Amino acid sequence: MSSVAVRLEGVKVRFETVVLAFDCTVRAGEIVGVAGASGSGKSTLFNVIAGFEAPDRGAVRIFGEEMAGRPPSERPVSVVFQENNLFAHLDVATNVGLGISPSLRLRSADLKRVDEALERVGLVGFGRRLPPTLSGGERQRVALARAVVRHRPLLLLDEPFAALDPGMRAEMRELLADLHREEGNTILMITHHPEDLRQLSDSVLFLDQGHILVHDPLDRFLERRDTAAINRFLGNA
Ligand SMILES: Nc1ncnc2c1ncn2[C@@H]1O[C@H](COP(=O)(O)OP(=O)(O)OP(=O)(O)O)[C@@H](O)[C@H]1O
Repeated sequence: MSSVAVRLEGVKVRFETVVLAFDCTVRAGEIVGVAGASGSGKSTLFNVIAGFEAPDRGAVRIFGEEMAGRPPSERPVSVVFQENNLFAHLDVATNVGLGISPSLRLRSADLKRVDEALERVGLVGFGRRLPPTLSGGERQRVALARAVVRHRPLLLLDEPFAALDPGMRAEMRELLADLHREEGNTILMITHHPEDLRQLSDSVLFLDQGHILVHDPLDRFLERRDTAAINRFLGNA
């Protein structure tokens, strides 16, 4: 497999009032924190990689393959959104099963994979529960299980811990680190919390006003004092 997970070259996305421009290279196997002020372009970056947004220009390559014209379901990508998008009327096991087959045609081997995924996120015995009966942290674990069960090599996490209290955030970070160790996948994770970066990420993509301002190894990023937007994010005086 290519040692580069994601390469964006000359990518431009034009909305009515703004143009966003992305160039970056993400190495396979890294956890990359994606940060930047509200409206800086983080979700659009994810939408371009996952295939929900077609760029007006430029090339999106994932593991060396050009993605133009490929729908989201045919990309080697799983996405976990901030609102975990679980179906409230379907039980936990069924929600996870949707990660394998959107039409829920699940064979017995698939049901075993669902059970294994629930076990890996610490939700043994939760299969028959409905999402509204779960805590916020448990619901995010279900969303993570639904992504994990797909075994796609690129995982995009859009503020996966946003609704969680600090204790839960720490627990979820540990879970994510364990899953990453087991899967050896590449993870891009949007976060507004410097602590998430410190604890998890190998490098940081920092966006500002629709473009990638820096892509630094974690240590270099944390030492930066040269940019107002990054100082604000890191809480530097
Ligand atoms: N469908 C759209 N139509 C028009 N403008 C859009 C659309 N999607 C995003 N934008 C604009 O593109 C810019 C980047 O938005 P984006 O949602 O990617 O930012 P973000 O960094 O994810 O923000 P947040 O942290 O608030 O989620 C914003 O100015 C936004 O208004």
